[in-house]
Amino acid sequence: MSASTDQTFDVVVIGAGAVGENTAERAGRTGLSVAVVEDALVGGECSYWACMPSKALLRPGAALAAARGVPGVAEMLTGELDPAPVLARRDTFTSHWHDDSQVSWLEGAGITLIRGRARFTGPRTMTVTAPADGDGSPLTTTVTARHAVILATGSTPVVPAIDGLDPSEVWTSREATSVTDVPASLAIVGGGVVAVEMATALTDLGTRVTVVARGDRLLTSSEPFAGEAVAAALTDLGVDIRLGTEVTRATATGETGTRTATRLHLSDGSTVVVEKVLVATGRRPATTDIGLDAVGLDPEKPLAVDDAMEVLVEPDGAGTGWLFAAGDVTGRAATTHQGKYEGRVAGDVVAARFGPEGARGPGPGGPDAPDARTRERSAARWSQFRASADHRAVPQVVFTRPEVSSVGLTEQQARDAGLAIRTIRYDLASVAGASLVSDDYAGTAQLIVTTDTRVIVGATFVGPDAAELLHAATIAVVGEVPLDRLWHAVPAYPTVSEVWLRLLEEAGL
Ligand SMILES: Cc1cc2nc3c(=O)[nH]c(=O)nc-3n(C[C@H](O)[C@H](O)[C@H](O)COP(=O)(O)OP(=O)(O)OC[C@H]3O[C@@H](n4cnc5c(N)ncnc54)[C@H](O)[C@@H]3O)c2cc1C
Ligand SMILES: NC(=O)c1ccc[n+]([C@@H]2O[C@H](COP(=O)([O-])OP(=O)(O)OC[C@H]3O[C@@H](n4cnc5c(N)ncnc54)[C@H](O)[C@@H]3O)[C@@H](O)[C@H]2O)c1
Repeated sequence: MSASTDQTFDVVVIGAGAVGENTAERAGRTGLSVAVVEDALVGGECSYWACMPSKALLRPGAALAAARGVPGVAEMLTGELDPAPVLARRDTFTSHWHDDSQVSWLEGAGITLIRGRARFTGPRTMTVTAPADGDGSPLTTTVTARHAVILATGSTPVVPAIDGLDPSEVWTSREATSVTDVPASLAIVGGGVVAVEMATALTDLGTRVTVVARGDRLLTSSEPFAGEAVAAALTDLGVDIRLGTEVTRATATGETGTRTATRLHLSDGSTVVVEKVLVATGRRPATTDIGLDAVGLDPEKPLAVDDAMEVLVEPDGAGTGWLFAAGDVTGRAATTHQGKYEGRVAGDVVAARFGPEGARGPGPGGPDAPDARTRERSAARWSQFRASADHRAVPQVVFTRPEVSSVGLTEQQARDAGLAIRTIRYDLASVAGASLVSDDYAGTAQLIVTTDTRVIVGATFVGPDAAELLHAATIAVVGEVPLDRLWHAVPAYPTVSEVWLRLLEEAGL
């Protein structure tokens, strides 16, 4: 469904990424009319240039490594990964960069899709500019929200200026995840999540990869042992990792065979010649170029939101009363799952606050429970109307080999927060279930436990399929489950999850 004339809806969501889609669906649950404005593909970054294609590129290498660790199977594996079917499978996960199925989903959910770029002209009102059909001028319409606007505009890559490097020539994660012509060599600038995942994926495809990271380790937001394990594994794969190093300038080297090449000059005096340069130096919330100044907000400053995901107006921090935000644009946590969680909260709050009196709305509660508006008005921390997990219970998985999964605080973050903690670690390879998975299984599990309340405030797992160990830890952190009670959650034998028993024994139980 698309709109071509000026229109008014109860709620307008700007951005139809994973977060905007979820938000819009929840906002409509008390009967409000909802439109979502999208400038590009419905489904956003995650579906086409981030989570899905990157994980599709990483999965074959992980499957191959897993099989290589099992005698009887390993002997059957005589070749290398074939890039063509890997890329073809990736293309199916991105629906060949077509959004028809996601548009159908929006239609099925009763949400109006307006194609074009939104820009505020005042509170609750925006222009939406769509590219012209044929050779006409762009089509601009006015879209107004009766009650609320929810920003879900995502984030954009930060590309630092490097002398001699044309920003239009470098790869960002978009070009890396949608690669068709696999480069012979690639330099990745940055040592964060995109850098390590793409270093793994491109190495699997046959590219010679150099990582140039200015930090003294990779994955600086994670526990040090995680970044060290990933660096060691990448080095074993043949990746050249330069830590504590920056690119000072770049020069073109002309042709190498049929392909152009760039020479990067590094701060340690060395140089590296590569076919492509991937800049993976972080992302910034997409707040510029949407007319925030027209509604009294500074587009250059991070949005301030409360736990109801309502945008606050600095300096006094009062709520706008009509503007909400969720996902990458908030700068709170840049992952799809956490953004969708924020979107569910924002959508539920909007549905409750602006829906008709007496509407039940989404959420638990029997037929006698108060209506959504009453429940939202008295909402406390950990209610469905407050994004409480954003503060100390955010999970993330880095899909490298080994995988890194974590939730909550790192040891350093817990100490900085003034918590009295102890750190408990266990070697995953010593768990019977892990040794069955693979002969060369290696990994580490770590819990951060408070010494007074004896609850888990942080957990990190490093190892094959560490992603699947994470949710148990997330439940323990969110539920603030004391160790003495966790003792009764008995892991099945022989699974990798038996590490939970070992960790609790290490904790003194
Ligand atoms: C390479 C890579 C891999 C990743 N892998 C994972 C992963 O495995 N797991 C995970 O959880 N997270 C992952 N992430 C993070 C994840 O992609 C983001 O957190 C997620 O996409 C954010 O969703 P969003 O809806 O907030 O923003 P987006 O997906 O960016 O969607 C925002 C949408 O808003 C639209 N828009 C913006 N401005 C306007 C406007 N003015 N008018 C109209 N439309 C507009 C954009 O076109 C876009 O479609 C990865 C990120 C990268 C870069
Ligand atoms: N599996 C996942 O959940 C997943 C995967 C990929 C990306 N993401 C999300 O996408 C976002 C972007 O990822 P990212 O890796 O680009 O960011 P990041 O913040 O994880 O890492 C950025 C890296 O770039 C370095 N850096 C920053 N500025 C630099 C500069 N001027 N010169 C050299 N190095 C510089 C930093 O030191 C850091 O190592 C992250 O927030 C991440 O959570 C998530």
